[in-house]
Amino acid sequence: MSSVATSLAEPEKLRPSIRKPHVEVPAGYDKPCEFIERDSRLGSAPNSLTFTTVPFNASDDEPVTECVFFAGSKEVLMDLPGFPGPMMNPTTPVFRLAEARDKGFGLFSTRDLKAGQLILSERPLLVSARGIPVCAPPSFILAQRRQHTLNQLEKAVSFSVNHRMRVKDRDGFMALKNSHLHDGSGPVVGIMRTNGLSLEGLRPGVTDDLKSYNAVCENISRFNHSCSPNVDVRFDIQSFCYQVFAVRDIAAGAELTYSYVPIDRSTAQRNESLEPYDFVCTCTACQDPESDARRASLIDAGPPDVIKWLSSRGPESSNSLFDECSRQIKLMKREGMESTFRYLHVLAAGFEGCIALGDASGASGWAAKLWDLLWHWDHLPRNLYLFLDPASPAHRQHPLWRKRVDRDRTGS
Ligand SMILES: C[S@@+](CC[C@H](N)C(=O)[O-])C[C@H]1O[C@@H](n2cnc3c(N)ncnc32)[C@H](O)[C@@H]1O
Repeated sequence: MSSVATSLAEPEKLRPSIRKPHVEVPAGYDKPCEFIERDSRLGSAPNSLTFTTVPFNASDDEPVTECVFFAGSKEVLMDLPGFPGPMMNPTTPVFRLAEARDKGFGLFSTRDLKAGQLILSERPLLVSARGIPVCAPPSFILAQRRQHTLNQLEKAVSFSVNHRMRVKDRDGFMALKNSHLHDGSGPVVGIMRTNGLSLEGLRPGVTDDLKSYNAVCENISRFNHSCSPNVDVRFDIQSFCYQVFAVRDIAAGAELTYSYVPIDRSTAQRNESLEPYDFVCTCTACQDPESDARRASLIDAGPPDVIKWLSSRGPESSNSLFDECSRQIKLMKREGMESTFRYLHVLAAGFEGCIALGDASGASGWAAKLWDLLWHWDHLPRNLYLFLDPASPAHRQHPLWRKRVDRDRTGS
């Protein structure tokens, strides 16, 4: 499919809220977008939104993504050697779509799943800028600027959905939930804002989350939220797919959930962040009056400090690191927080502690736990797999090897 470009100025910020009513925008500023057909082999048009289909030369039976890109993003993909790489998927599906009572639809496991197991990979239906640059006269009040931006965004994204997307994909997209029915969002932007996953890394040098992209998927966008999620989602740029993994063992038939908001905050804070999705969370953590105190105690304690522990003295303090790791792991498992970086930090502390004690088999045990949760992450320590075998020389070559034992022995 060809690429299309339309010209731009600076983007308006669109903080999500469903409580902002539609505002009338004076006529005359609603400039029709002009879409210029471009050869799909060409990169972005300067100062323009680029409408393109990824992969750039997909066959008819290959999943594709319609993209509304800022200049530069298409080049990020064009510059990836071997792009797109193959999609990974379980040989038979391990989830199904079904009604999830008052939540609408949701996804459910069809078999027992192990922590770290791949549940699905999916190329998004749409990847779009979440706010686009518009020109508005100084006479516009803030609400009018916001509405004008939403109107222009609707035009751009619906061009992608209604005129470029494959019919089957468009049907899947338009069947998704829309919780932005009364905030000035058009129907396509409403669906995008309800179902969009944040997609970073396609705009070199841009760190502002609001200037990243929104990605909408046919299946992954059906995951309901939980503050104790049992899956995690990551984007694999090489295959241009989201990948979903179990973060703990999951029983057949259980609902698969991920978290729409950071889960190490209080119940009230989490529910405030969930406001754009138009529901109040009633998950186990939100209903447990003790949950906030448990989560707060983890935040207050911070992850176990291996460096501090290394400089402490005496055999009696040897166990203090592992006691703290066990305490925090117990709390996090109780709270269902295995998807957090905090949980990975604790596993890493246990691993390093064993290395510092010269305990290769203990270190391998922690490495295996980390491996389950990390093997799909880009920032996985490249050599972690070497530590899975207690007999591997990697343990002895680790810079912390026996550091704590030697300190206790020599007193230095
Ligand atoms: C991304 S969609 C998830 C799939 C959606 N349930 C469906 O039927 O397509 C987000 C919407 O699902 C519903 N939802 C998600 N998690 C929920 C939860 N924990 N409790 C109630 N509703 C939830 C809300 O209506 C929310 O706006």
